[in-house]
Amino acid sequence: MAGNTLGGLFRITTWGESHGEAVGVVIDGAPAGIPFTEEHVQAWLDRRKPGGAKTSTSRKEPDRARILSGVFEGKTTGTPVSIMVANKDARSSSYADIMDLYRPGHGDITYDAKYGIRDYRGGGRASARETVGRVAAAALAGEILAAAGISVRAATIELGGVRALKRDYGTMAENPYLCPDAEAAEAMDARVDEVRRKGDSLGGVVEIIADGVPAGLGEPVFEKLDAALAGALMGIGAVKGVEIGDGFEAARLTGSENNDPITPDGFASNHAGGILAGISSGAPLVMRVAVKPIPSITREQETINTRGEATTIRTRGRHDVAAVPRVNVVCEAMVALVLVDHFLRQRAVSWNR
Ligand SMILES: Cc1cc2nc3c(=O)[nH]c(=O)nc-3n(C[C@H](O)[C@H](O)[C@H](O)COP(=O)(O)O)c2cc1C
Ligand SMILES: C=C(O[C@@H]1CC(C(=O)O)=C[C@@H](OP(=O)(O)O)[C@H]1O)C(=O)O
Repeated sequence: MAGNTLGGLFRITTWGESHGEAVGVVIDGAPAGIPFTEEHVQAWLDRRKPGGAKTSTSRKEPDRARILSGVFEGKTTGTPVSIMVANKDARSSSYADIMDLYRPGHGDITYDAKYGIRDYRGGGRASARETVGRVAAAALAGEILAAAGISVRAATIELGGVRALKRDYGTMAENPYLCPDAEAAEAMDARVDEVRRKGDSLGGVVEIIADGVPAGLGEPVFEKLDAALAGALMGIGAVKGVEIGDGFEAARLTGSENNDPITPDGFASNHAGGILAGISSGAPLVMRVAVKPIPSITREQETINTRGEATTIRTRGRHDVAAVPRVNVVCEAMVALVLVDHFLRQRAVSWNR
């Protein structure tokens, strides 16, 4: 496998580069008869596209979805669904002055090491522009999950070291950072201003919760649900850490503190984050991802050119100051794609569920 594919039964392959003609996805294995239109895709893409919070890149992409195959009269036909989004505002000339320099923190140097050839215009496949395809596919996954009563949501719980202390999910959409703590969102805004003025960037933490996940999803042993989710989330650019449930904090607890007591009414707590032995327990799935600061910054940094000579770089172009909160819907997408795959697999595994 060339690494552009995710999933077993519900399988996606994304394609395209940030400064190529278009980006998109082919979805294979979606059941026939699911109501699905370009409007469904657009609702997801609009949450990912540049704009919104002041952390966002100023690149202006309308991100209009076109479904090219696999849908007839508003329903999936069971054949591959192909979705395309044209790149409209690449402006490749802004990369001309750094074409033979490696940006610290980005994939320029490793792509060259691997392939020996690199399209220097934009981030190529390593650009978050590629996530258009994943998010478009999640629109279809989301329709299947919604019909099964499963929902996924992501919240910004930390940005630039500012932590959300509250989880008022009702207020989340009222601030551009998608933070469930209005006071923290204001502090995040001030932190973004401060760092942006210095030509620098920020990282953050996103919490993802999946509700309504039935017990029984996940495959022994290498495709444990937690392994699949961690792999999918780690597959997002700039994600450097994934936690399930209490994650690293669990290592500091005793067994009696960490075990979730089982009662006739269900689990009394959820330190496990909804997964036991790689199989969903019926409790909500709780995940957190650590997102590193955006590598392309205007501050001067040490680097080398493609001949290995020492030099310095300032990356101009149009870049996000933080991947948060645009990455939030990408996290939701990755979780939805893993869940729909395991949901469909489970229907083949057990007649009893
Ligand atoms: C939503 C999102 C937006 C991003 N925007 C930018 C950006 O504008 N400029 C940039 O240099 N990196 C950006 N990144 C990060 C790079 O894509 C990422 O750092 C790069 O692919 C290298 O991969 P790694 O950080 O996983 O090692 C973004 C990532 C995400 C998820
Ligand atoms: C255009 C988008 O974000 C881009 C993500 C990105 C990166 O390196 O990840 C770098 C910038 O684009 P380029 O590839 O032109 O350098 C961002 O503008 C998008 O997400 O749609």
